[in-house]
Amino acid sequence: MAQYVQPYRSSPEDRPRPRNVSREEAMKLDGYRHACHVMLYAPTSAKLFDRVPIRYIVLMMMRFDGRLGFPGGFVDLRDTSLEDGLNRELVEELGPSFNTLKVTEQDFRSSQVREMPQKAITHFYAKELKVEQMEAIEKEAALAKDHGLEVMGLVRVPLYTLRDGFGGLPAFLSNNFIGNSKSQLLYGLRSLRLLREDQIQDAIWCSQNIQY
Ligand SMILES: O=c1[nH]cnc2c1ncn2[C@@H]1O[C@H](COP(=O)(O)OP(=O)(O)O)[C@@H](O)[C@H]1O
Repeated sequence: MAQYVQPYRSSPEDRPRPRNVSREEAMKLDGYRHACHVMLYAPTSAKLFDRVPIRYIVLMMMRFDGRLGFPGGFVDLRDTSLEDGLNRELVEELGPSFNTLKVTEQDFRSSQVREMPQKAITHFYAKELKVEQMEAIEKEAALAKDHGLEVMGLVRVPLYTLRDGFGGLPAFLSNNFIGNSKSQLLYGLRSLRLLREDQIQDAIWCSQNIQY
């Protein structure tokens, strides 16, 4: 009689964590796929309810699989560079602005290697825009090739925490994120000093300990 074997399901804590590598090291590794994603951000003086500073518009997207992530995708290094491949993905996901408004090597921030579910290296970029450029991208994205297919819509990340202690960034962080995009978001906010370290730590703590 065939025996039922309980499938092995590792808990998130058991799974090997992605590790940071330099861009040079990442480019020398064999047998890994490369994916590039970008955090677009723009400083703003706008205030929510005329009182809560928005500070920065930071763009993520709702993906086809119901998870949040950054615009971008896999890049085939046999026929393109990291940045050309990324810009090509951005044209499909966000629209033709990225034929001219290109993400460049100067916008590169970090690379991480992961072994599961498949061997891949994720390269993270961040690019500062002006509010008007950001608004133009948001309008254009509804007409982009992938809109309503791979991209369900763009979302702005709330960087504030409301008086209830959960609304805003903590609630946003309790969403489901693809791959290491949540750690990329926190790394971006931290390294670009869009938020202070204590604000980031508070938001992470509240996202894990408070639910409304
Ligand atoms: O925002 C992100 N940050 C980091 N990794 C991501 C992000 N979005 C997707 N990924 C990972 O990158 C790889 C490429 O996925 P994606 O859906 O972006 O590209 P594709 O459209 O070329 O398939 C997948 O392994 C996915 O888990």
